[in-house]
This record gives sequence, C-alpha cells and structure tokens, in this order.
Amino acid sequence: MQTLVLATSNKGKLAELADLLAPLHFDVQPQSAFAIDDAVEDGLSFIENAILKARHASRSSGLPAMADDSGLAVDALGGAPGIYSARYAGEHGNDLANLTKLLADLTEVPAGERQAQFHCVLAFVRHADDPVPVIAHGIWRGQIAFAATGSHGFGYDPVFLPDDANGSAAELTPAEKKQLSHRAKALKLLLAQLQVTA
Ligand SMILES: O=P(O)(O)OP(=O)(O)OP(=O)(O)OC[C@H]1O[C@@H](n2cnc3c(O)ncnc32)[C@H](O)[C@@H]1O
Ligand SMILES: [Mg+2]
Repeated sequence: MQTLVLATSNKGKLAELADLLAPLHFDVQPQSAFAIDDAVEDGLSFIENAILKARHASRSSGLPAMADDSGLAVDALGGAPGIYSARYAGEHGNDLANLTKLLADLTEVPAGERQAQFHCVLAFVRHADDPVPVIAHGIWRGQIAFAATGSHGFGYDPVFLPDDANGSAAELTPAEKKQLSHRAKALKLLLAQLQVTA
C-alpha cells in the first residue's frame, strides 16, 4: 500500500482529508508522524504555497506528499484575507481571533454585499523534486454571516453561510460538509487526474 504524507499541521484539515481519503488504498500519514516542521509559506498564491508545502514534506520524509493551501476570499475586502487567512488577526492559526476580526471588518457591509468564497488548492508530488506536481482547485461559494454560529468544522466555518446549505458551515455535520466543501471538490479533481478510484 502506497504511503501518502499529508503536509499539513492543521487538525481540522487533517481530519477532513483523512476522512475523504479513507475509502482509497493509501496509507495516509500526517507530517507530524515524521516530525516534519512547518514549511515557510512565502508564495503569492494558494498554488505556490501548496507546492512548497508538499515539496517540503516529501523532502523530509522521502515519500509522496499532498498539501492543502486554502483560505477565504471576501468580495467586499477585495479578496482578503485570501492566502493570509491563517494569520489574518496576527497570530498564526488563531481561528477565533481571525473570524472575530473578519466580522468586525464587515460591520458596515450590508446583507447582499457579503459574498465570499472558500478556496482549496491541493498539490501532490511524487517526490520532492517532482517537475510536474499535480494540482487541483476547489471553490465553495457563500456569504459572511453577521455572527458566528455552530460548533462543527474549524477556522472560518462558524461565519461562512454556504449558498448551497442552510445555516453556517459549522452547523453542517462532517458528513454534510464533505458533500459540499472546497476541499472535497479539490480532492475529487485531484484523484481524477491521478486516476485513483475508490
Ligand atoms: O498550512 P497548513 O499546515 O496546512 O495549515 P494552516 O492552518 O496554516 O492552513 P493554510 O495556510 O492553508 O491557511 C488556511 C486558512 O483558511 C482557513 N480554512 C481553510 N479551509 C477551511 C475550512 O474548510 N473551513 C474553515 N476555515 C478554513 C483555515 O482555518 C486557515 O485559517
Ligand atoms: Mg499554513
């Protein structure tokens, strides 16, 4: 069975990706299993960051790796926080601070002008110097709420109201989120390119 390293330190992403990959014939290992530290995410796009995270994990482990670079683009903020979603409020990975800042920044923006999209770019490399990383991009469209609701998911889920669901993404069960999310869409497209089927 082929080992696949998941090049992420985000527990929410790890849980979702491991669940999405569960029906497939991979031995899925988080990068923490190899004591891999975080890559420096200094790319200017989700694509660049996903590739550099995947290469970093593959180089450290000697194994094929898949990375997820994702974030929330809010129309009224010109696409921010975008690639800076994880550190929007300053401290990396402080989900509550990030979504609190987002709500505060949008206080004056009326309903109907609060459109946003979650983006997820997945990058798969067969080895660290793979000259042809496999890339897939998924988008999930919705609106930013006026207040946080729900306790499932992670990150900005409590303030994201998907256009194709009732309530916030954090009010969806994990099973419901994986039918709709940017991550699920990206993984489906990635697996199609790799010609992997369940
Ligand atoms: O880089 P890794 O180690 O994968 O972990 P990270 O949390 O730093 O991940 P990113 O750099 O890709 O930043 C993604 C940000 O977007 C948020 N995000 C991504 N997908 C999300 C989802 O499905 N629901 C809610 N928030 C999400 C997430 O909480 C982060 O703040
Ligand atoms: Mg990151």
